[in-house]
Amino acid sequence: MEREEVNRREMRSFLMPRDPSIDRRFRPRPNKQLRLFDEVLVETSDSSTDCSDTESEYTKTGDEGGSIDSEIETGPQVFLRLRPVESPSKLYVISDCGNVLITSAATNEYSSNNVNRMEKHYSFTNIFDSQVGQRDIYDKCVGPRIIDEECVTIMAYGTSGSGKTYTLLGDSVRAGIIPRALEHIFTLYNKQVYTAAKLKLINARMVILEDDVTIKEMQIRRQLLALCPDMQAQHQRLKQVIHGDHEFEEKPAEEVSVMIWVSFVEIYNELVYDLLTLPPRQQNLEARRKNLKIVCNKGQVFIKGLTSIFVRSSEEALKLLRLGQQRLTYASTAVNTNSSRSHCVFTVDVLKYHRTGMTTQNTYKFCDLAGSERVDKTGTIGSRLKEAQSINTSLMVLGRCLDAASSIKKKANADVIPYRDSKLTMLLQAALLGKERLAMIVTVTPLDKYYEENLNVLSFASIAKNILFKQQLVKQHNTRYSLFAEYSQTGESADREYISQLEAQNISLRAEIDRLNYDIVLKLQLQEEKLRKELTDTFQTTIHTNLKQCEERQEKKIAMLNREFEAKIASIKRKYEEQIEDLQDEIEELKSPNSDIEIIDDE
Ligand SMILES: Nc1ncnc2c1ncn2[C@@H]1O[C@H](COP(=O)(O)OP(=O)(O)OP(=O)(O)O)[C@@H](O)[C@H]1O
Repeated sequence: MEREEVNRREMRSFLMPRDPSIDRRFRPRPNKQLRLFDEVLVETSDSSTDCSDTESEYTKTGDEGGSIDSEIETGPQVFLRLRPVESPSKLYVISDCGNVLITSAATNEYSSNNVNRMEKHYSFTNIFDSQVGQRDIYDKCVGPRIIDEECVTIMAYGTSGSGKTYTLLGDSVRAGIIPRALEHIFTLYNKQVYTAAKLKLINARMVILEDDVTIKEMQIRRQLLALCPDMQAQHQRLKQVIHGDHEFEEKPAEEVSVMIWVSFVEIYNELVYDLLTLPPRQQNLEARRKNLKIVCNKGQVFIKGLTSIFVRSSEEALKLLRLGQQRLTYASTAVNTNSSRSHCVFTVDVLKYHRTGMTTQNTYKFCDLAGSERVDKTGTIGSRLKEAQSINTSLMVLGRCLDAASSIKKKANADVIPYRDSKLTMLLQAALLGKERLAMIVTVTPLDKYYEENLNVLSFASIAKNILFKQQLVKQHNTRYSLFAEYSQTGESADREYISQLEAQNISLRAEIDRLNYDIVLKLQLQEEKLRKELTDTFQTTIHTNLKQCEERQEKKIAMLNREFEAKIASIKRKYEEQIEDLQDEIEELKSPNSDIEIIDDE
């Protein structure tokens, strides 16, 4: 019976159209390894005829954890989420088996070419219809990765306004997958979370930090957290909702210390920006966004100079996420009033120090891709147009990378994955090369008017679904750090003692700084007083001297005026005395007899 079923499946149906986005030459063929095939048939039974004819249809769908084939298991998981809309279109139908989306547009109205009018079948790991809530999305897409402690890159991909940001972040009540993952991680490692930043990834290398660097890291963290919006009440509410939805389990206290770091970057117009930088110290200086470089060194990818912040609770991580979000580039487009105009990647690094001296690392990357969009529909002009073009270009490169990865196993001289062609693909290359798990959540708004755009998105997703990767890799560093080991081996009490030592040291350093500050202020005050006194004395002496000189000059002037006056009086006096004398002489003359007779002798 089973053999018959196999034969039926091997004869490929020509009634079922293939995805046109897949090159005929590299189109996936049914897997000849019947053992795998048999196993899947047991699972999928009759409904298998409904599903897509791509190779991925033979993988185990739905629940994780099956042990079919390690290669197939490490292929990307591609989930489809349909956004709730008032009147869903009839052009999109979910198959009976639940993981195939069937699209068809019989009329010209919604599709510009014949190929798009054909019925198409797109297969997914899972399809979430509009009724499925955030809890189930998390449980299917992310939860298992965190429980299994695997590195994973989770990408939200879809048209503008289809719910990518909603899926990743959620809102104040319906938490998205990032807040849930943070809560899950901190619950899982509750007993192992280490409270001091002793281990850090620097340029993709695990480094043990010196005490002074640890103190500096703790200061940066404090300063940045002080800038974050207060979220205590909101976080408590979210936490309640999340713990109500899931039963996260704690890992037993092992001989391991866990340090968690977060970073947040934005790729805007092909430039990489750090979203968790400290503002400049001088308040009047405007924070300038620095474009960071992505470096690839011996197969390790990292962003040079990216701020990574040590977090001790999910609330702190969430606060930093919100802070970064406030710095993201949003704009209003015709499709979404609050549309992300950039790709952003929020990374959570879980660094573990095992008492044996070995360190391991789990990285969870949450990637919110900017909406793929048709320039004419989103009303894009000017800078919006440039953004849209850059978004579309990077998404196209991502598509090319996925395509190359999907064909790489099938071609003898396999394509080189062109991940260097865009910043986004460079950053996500670990997932694109199969070194880390890749999960893609494709969001679609099931409306007639988005039919063609949705077909593009679905074709893109189907390429991703066809990738097969080598065995998954969890990064492990085998370096033994004797200092840390020695210190760690003494257990929790030693940790606490060390932390209190650091805190005491910190307090005494702060007291010393305060004392020095006080001394300086006091010295300055004394100097100022002395200077003031000196200045006052100098001014007083000068004023006094000036006054004296002035008085002397005045006195001299008065004396001179007096002398002039006296001389003048004396001359006037002399003049009048002379006049008086003359007059007296005249009077004397007049008084003498015959004085007025003048004898004139004619003879
Ligand atoms: N599954 C859903 N349930 C409820 N509301 C949703 C859902 N998906 C999206 N929305 C709502 O739709 C709106 C647009 O969603 P969102 O901002 O997440 O889109 P996007 O895909 O990130 O868009 P863009 O690429 O333009 O940034 C938001 O108001 C969001 O709350």
